[in-house]
Amino acid sequence: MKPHKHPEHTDNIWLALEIGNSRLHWALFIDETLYSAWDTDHLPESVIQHLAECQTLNDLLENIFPQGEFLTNTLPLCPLLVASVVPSQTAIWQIYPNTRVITLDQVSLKGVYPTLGIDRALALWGAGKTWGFPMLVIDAGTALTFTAADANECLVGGAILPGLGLQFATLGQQTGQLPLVEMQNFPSLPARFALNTTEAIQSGVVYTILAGIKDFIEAWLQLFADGKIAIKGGDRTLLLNYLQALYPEITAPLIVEQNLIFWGICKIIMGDSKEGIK
Ligand SMILES: Nc1ncnc2c1ncn2[C@@H]1O[C@H](COP(=O)(O)OP(=O)(O)OP(=O)(O)O)[C@@H](O)[C@H]1O
Ligand SMILES: CC(C)(CO)[C@@H](O)C(=O)NCCC(=O)O
Ligand SMILES: [K+]
Repeated sequence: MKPHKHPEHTDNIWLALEIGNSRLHWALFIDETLYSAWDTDHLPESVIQHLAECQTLNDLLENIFPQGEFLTNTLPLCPLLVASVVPSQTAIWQIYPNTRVITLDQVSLKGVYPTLGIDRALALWGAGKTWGFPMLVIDAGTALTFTAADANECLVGGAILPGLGLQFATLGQQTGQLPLVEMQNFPSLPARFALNTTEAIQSGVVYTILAGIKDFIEAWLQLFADGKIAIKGGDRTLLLNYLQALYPEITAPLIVEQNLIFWGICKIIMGDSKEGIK
């Protein structure tokens, strides 16, 4: 999705950028309404350097998305709210004059540790503030993470492991004779006991990730019988389809929402001051 429609009320327009390890995730908001969300590759530094010279939002979007469709009415430069887990990228984006970087101290989640990823904190905050706490967020991104908070909005903790794509890539890259298994949309679950190398890799990665997700969900519900669970990330649909086939009972209550981080940012900047972003 790209920002192609024409917002009428442009006073409180703002852009959110989540800098992930694999790609960039964008959202265009008007006040608290998410107008459009889309993903792009990471941008070359030369493109980002141009952003300092942009005079309008239209200029900005044309620089960022050379192939995109654009807003037709001319809009002023708006704030860019950045949440990043890639420090080298965070620095580059500050060249845009209206950048505000969201840091962990701005998330009211209690009990956090200093190196907790801002994406994990924001996704948990966005999910909990939208659907309620206790909340467990599963992020099926570059890394697969579990991040949870109790009814007092206090971090319970979580876990980090290589995501689906990273597991395939590591096996392909760090071994002498394993092929790189591409992340395709496997139409159905792989054979459990495989009789060729590619299927053996697919089986190993997929079934252990699914078993791991199931185990974390069960442990979470043991801890908080009323705990809620939300799932996001680039591999969410694939994993959900497999989970649905393998463990339908644990899949049913899952809240599927890709934009949790944007909701987290929105709650923070709208919640802090009644005046919103300005
Ligand atoms: N179009 C796509 N481009 C890149 N990765 C994709 C795409 N569609 C699905 N994926 C999958 O998404 C995963 C990465 O997820 P995501 O894009 O959420 O990660 P990310 O950019 O690191 O963001 P985050 O840091 O929030 O996890 C990869 O394992 C990949 O298989
Ligand atoms: C785990 C990732 C890579 C997930 O994007 C990110 O949240 C991160 O870099 N976290 C820092 C370590 C931590 O959250 O404990
Ligand atoms: K690193």
